[in-house]
Amino acid sequence: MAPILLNSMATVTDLSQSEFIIHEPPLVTDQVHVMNPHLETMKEDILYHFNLGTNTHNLPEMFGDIKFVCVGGSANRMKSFAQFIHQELALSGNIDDITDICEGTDRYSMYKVGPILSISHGMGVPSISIMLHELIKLLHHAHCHNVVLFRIGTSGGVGLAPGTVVVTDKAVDCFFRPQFDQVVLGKVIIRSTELDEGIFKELLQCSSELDNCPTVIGNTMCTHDFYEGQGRLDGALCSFTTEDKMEYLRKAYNTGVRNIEMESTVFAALCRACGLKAAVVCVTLLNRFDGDQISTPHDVLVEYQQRPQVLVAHLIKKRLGLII
Ligand SMILES: O=P(O)(O)O[C@@H]1C[C@H](O)[C@@H](CO)O1
Ligand SMILES: O=c1cc[nH]c(=O)[nH]1
Repeated sequence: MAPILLNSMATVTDLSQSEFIIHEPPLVTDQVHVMNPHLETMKEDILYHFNLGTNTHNLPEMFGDIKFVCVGGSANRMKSFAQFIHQELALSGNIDDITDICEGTDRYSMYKVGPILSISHGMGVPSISIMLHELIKLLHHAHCHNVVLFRIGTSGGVGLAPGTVVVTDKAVDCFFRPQFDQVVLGKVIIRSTELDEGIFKELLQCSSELDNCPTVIGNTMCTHDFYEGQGRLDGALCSFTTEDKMEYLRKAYNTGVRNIEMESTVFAALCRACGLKAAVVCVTLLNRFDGDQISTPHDVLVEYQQRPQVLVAHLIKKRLGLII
């Protein structure tokens, strides 16, 4: 069967027409596009994994001023980022008073600092995907506009010195395709993972204004596993040789891949499909051509993890007019 195009006007019944559906996003506007007609018919929307809801919380009052959302795997990192950005923006109040908005659940942590939301997403595509569905609905219910999302994460480098920050040009799957395949009702919806060129160029400019923040633009490969899926030789299972691994990494490098992580494709695809501008900024913890184990001392890893935070904070401060 031929693929069909699914755009913002399509209804779910269109899925019966094809095995493969290529998703066409709405034009990027200042609005958050939730492309789900069922939402309008619901009396209440419970954002279960955030422990928030439209009838229990005044979402426009709580979140209506949000302009930047920063997400990353670890709850501690996202709390540290909230405290860091609070200091960077020189806001009043004590950083110890920044509390977890999602404290009623331990699925995700969420902190709000001025117009910035900092949220953890756990590891891997399913975890970040659930968080993003609820986040995008939250932004919609709160009537937010002109919001930019950043993933600030860690990754394995491909041919880069450890500690290099990679700002993603295209998020690619393990076949090096710039797409995210979502299975819906037993059929595959293919969504583009292209990111906003303006933001990644702005991030590169910001990096040139910072010390100790080596940054490159490159493709980021998203896998569904840290071990076999990323061609590691040190998992509990391994069915390939060192040469097989090196050949795959060389192939990845030659297609433009500079780092490997586990969330970028669905992050890019969902943001794009909902008309949201987004960027992926991940530091490399090791060079995968040199090994698989992450043996760098803890204090060095902590400093590496701060680099994407410093870079994104710099862009936010510039956009808020706090630095020229
Ligand atoms: O945001 P983080 O640092 O969690 O991203 C990467 C990808 C996986 O979630 C995890 C694997 O260690 O790190
Ligand atoms: O090698 C790495 C390091 C961090 N995160 C990954 O997904 N892979």
